[in-house]
Amino acid sequence: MLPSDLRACLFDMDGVLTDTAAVHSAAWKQMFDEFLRERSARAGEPFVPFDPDTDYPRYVDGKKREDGTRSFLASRGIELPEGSPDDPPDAPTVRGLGARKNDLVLRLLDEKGVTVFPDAVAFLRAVRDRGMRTAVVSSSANTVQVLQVAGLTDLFDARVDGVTARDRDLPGKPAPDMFLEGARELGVEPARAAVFEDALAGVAAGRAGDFGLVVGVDRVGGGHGEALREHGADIVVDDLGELRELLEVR
Ligand SMILES: O=P(O)(O)OC[C@H]1O[C@@H](O)[C@H](O)[C@@H](O)[C@@H]1O
Repeated sequence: MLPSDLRACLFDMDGVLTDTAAVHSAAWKQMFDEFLRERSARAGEPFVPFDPDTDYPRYVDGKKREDGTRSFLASRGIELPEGSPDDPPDAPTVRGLGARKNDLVLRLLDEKGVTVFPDAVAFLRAVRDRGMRTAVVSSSANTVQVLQVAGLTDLFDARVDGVTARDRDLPGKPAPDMFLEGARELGVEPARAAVFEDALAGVAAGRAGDFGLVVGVDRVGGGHGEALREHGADIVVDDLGELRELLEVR
């Protein structure tokens, strides 16, 4: 499969199109640290904080909110009841912790706004000018709002996000289902679509879906590019502009 056979591009959002991965990471840290601190005080055990450099990419990044919550808790040997989707932020459940984290994300987005990566917008416009179809495939249930604030909504022919996944009962990344749904909505075979991802769970999803090209986007450095390759990226770039020639996009 040559890149010139590609007909569509499927983009993750947080950390690929918008500088919101850092917002999520900060919110996860604050929520988990509060939870862990209380728990260790009660048990009389040492408090080991959430590490944004290792815990975030390994257990949380790119996954649906409840999957990330469960996955990090499991790494600490903690199992909480699932709870229900409308659990309040103080409920000691997976859904309650997720609600607590989401309140923090919304507050941070409100305070800081959303920064768009200029290389991503230029690349999106270039592939669309070339006639390629585009979709955003994000685990975030806040995708619609973030795209709107960022002014990116009109650059996509399809959207599969945390809300879609919930409504259609799609397993989250690293399962390939959300990307496969995006390709299906665009009417393009996975082999003729490229996936753009900054998360380990995301490149693994692209690989599991047998997409024509899986592009790892490394905006953080420090060995993340190597990890993206190990989890399934065909190539890794730190700026989407590097790809314009490869994809014959002028
Ligand atoms: O909590 P939300 O907005 O539904 O987002 C879920 C996840 O969405 C992903 O895009 C992010 O990489 C994760 O960090 C985030 O936790």
